Amino acid sequence: FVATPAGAGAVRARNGFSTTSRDVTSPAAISKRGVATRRAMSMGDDYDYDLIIVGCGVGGHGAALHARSCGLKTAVFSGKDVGGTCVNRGCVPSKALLAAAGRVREMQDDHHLDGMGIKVSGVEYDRAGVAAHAKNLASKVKGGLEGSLKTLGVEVIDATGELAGANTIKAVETGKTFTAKDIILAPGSLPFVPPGVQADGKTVFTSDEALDLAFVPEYAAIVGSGYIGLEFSDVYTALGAEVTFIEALPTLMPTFDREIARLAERLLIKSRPIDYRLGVFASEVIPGVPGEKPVTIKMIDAETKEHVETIEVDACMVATGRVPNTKTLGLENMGIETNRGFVQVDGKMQVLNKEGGDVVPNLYCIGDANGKLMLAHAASAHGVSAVENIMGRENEVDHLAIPAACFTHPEIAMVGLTEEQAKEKAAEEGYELGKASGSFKANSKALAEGAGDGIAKVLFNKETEEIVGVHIIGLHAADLIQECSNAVAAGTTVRELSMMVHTHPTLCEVLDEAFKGAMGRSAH
Ligand SMILES: Cc1cc2nc3c(=O)[nH]c(=O)nc-3n(C[C@H](O)[C@H](O)[C@H](O)COP(=O)(O)OP(=O)(O)OC[C@H]3O[C@@H](n4cnc5c(N)ncnc54)[C@H](O)[C@@H]3O)c2cc1C
Ligand SMILES: NC(=O)c1ccc[n+]([C@@H]2O[C@H](COP(=O)([O-])OP(=O)(O)OC[C@H]3O[C@@H](n4cnc5c(N)ncnc54)[C@H](O)[C@@H]3O)[C@@H](O)[C@H]2O)c1
Repeated sequence: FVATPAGAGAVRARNGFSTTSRDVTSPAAISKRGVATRRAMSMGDDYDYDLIIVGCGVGGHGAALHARSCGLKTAVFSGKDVGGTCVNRGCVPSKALLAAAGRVREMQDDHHLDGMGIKVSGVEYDRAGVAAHAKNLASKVKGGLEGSLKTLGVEVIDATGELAGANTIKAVETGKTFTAKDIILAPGSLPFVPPGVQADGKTVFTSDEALDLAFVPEYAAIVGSGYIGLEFSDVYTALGAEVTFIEALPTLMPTFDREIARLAERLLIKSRPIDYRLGVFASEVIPGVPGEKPVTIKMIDAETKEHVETIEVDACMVATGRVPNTKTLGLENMGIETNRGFVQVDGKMQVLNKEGGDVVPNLYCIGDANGKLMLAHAASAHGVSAVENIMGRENEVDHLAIPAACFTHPEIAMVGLTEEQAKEKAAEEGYELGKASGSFKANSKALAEGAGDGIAKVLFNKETEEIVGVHIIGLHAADLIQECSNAVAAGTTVRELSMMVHTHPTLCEVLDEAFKGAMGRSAH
């Protein structure tokens, strides 16, 4: 982060968000400051709100909560979908399915359990029960979000918002307009369905429908081997399905660090009933009828476009990325041009009228819709950052410090550059790249859990000892990465990390081994 807070009571967090030194979150404090701020801000301005947010996913919700803690009179257009993708159709229900499926996989793994002296016979699951777990969790989390908005005094307008001019949002359903000094657009994204794929939502579907787990196909094709494809292959195979990946690029998991992807292929693909086709597009997908007619998938070579194969499966999940949900935002009413639908923003999340163009005053865009990084916590960080800028405290999100995780069993997590990107950067900038690893198979806690598969790899600049990237595959990698993400954000060097004490026996010691190894020391 580049945080340069200005104003009374503000303290500079080292490379982090600026915070204030007083309690800023109590409703009483908010309401008092709200009145004061509104008075200060409304001199000469006559708006309904200080801030209107369009979209109430994690981005919009995060922005709204931070805005209230800064005393802004805030309204959010929810589109009747509080929680958005993450809570209703994304992170939350998918992690519930992964948790349940992970238990099933573990309890079916006789070899693993035998090693711990445990015998389990006949593990069964109830598909409807697993599906209900995901649905109930999503609705519980959504309720929590709604409660927090109410408690903090955010006005929720249950309508679709459209830009109707500077400082003005129209409720599409009623035509009523609302004004605000600042506006944050947070409309999120939608699944991308490639041309030729006929998604009927039943046998050919995206994650939106897959999360309902209406049935577990015996044989499923998953188009796309990114985050969603990988996580669903983990769920489906644990619940008894066979999977074929169809990936357009020449490698599986093309966006992941190559070494980690190769290990992931061994742990998550080759040891399971999964096969794959690489370098091919699913050019035509025709839905079937469950139990009667199979789904037909035609594949063409990604380069020559020649037909290579046709397969028949019980279901086809389309996980080929997501597109910004910006078509109906009314951007054209303000002459704003997008790049393939992504709203262009500068580092402060301010909307630009076109790629490389001018800032549109008092208009911000956060989360999936700006295309910077399609992750829930990134959307929320964007929201907080935009509000900081609105408050006059200059702030930029450092995307290289934002961690990401894929919640397979075991998990994959990363922060910063892949080894391939890091090598390129080191060559460009003329420094030597350091690399050190820690192993789960040398870790007491991992071995106690019978989970010795995996590594943690730390990439660093040998001269400055700054961390350039960290990649982990192994038990609880998603939790382990946070230490590294904090280190990148705070500028902690690998030498400093190697001197910090890690609890024994914990999985954190896998990283301790890598940090110490980077300094030529042994952790054992
Ligand atoms: C299956 C799946 C699993 C995922 N798992 C993870 C994960 O584990 N970790 C992670 O970090 N990320 C995960 N993601 C990604 C994460 O869900 C998104 O990055 C995140 O939801 C983006 O937040 P957002 O606020 O930008 O948009 P969204 O969550 O999409 O919210 C936007 C909201 O705005 C509403 N809206 C749109 N237009 C308007 C309008 N004109 N007026 C009013 N409302 C409007 C939408 O209906 C929606 O409610 C996952 C995504 C999927 C699909
Ligand atoms: N755990 C998490 O953080 C998590 C989980 C799920 C989703 N997400 C987010 O949601 C977004 C969408 O996830 P996703 O997995 O759909 O996208 P993705 O971009 O991660 O992967 C899409 C994959 O589909 C392939 N592809 C694209 N078009 C194709 C075609 N026509 N035929 C065959 N293959 C094709 C791409 O090469 C790529 O490998 C991601 O940006 C991700 O950040 C995050």
